[in-house]
Amino acid sequence: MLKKDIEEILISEEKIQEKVKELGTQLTEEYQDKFPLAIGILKGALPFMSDLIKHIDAHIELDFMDVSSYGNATVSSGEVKIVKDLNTSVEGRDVLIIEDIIDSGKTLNYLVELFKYRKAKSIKLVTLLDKPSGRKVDLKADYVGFLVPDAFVVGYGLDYAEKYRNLPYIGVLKKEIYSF
Ligand SMILES: O=P(O)(O)OC[C@H]1O[C@H](OP(=O)(O)OP(=O)(O)O)[C@H](O)[C@@H]1O
Ligand code: HPA
Ligand SMILES: [Mg+2]
Repeated sequence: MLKKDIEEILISEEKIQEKVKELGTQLTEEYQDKFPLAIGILKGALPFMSDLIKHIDAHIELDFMDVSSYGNATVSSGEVKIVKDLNTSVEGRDVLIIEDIIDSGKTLNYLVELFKYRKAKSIKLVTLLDKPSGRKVDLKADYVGFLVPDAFVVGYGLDYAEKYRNLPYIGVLKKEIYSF
């Protein structure tokens, strides 16, 4: 049972699914007459992306980038490592970056600068979660699902040391799991 490691469920499976539909409707409008490249940032964005795209009623192309800066820690190393780059060129494309969480903002800041350098036509950010208290660089998403408090959250793609990504809800991990 994974639930025994969870202090508190912050966002239930139902609330997540409701919000994902809402975001999908907004993105349907945004991209009605365009053909954006929707880029999922692995691994965390996988469940959110998979659910979200089913609610975008417009043509979209998918690609993935695997970047990592947390490793097994609960604070960002500050160094964004590209584990896998895109297969598609972003030059001249409308880009939609799909993320699970913005915390320090360093990951997205790095990616936005990279896609600007690679000459994307437009760049929009959608994130399921935003943790404003963690912010180290000035960065705002265009579409945000939920604000989360200053706690290390897991589930629905978010991990601690590669675990808990498969929980269907967002929860706060018990302190004893990561402080020893
Ligand atoms: O705003 P930041 O402080 O940069 O944090 C957010 C990023 O950190 C997590 O990724 P992580 O590096 O843990 O890789 P993962 O998605 O494979 O877990 C998360 O999925 C975001 O990409
Ligand atoms: N939980 C899991 N992964 C994360 C978090 C978090 O709160 N912030 C940045 N990456
Ligand atoms: Mg992680």
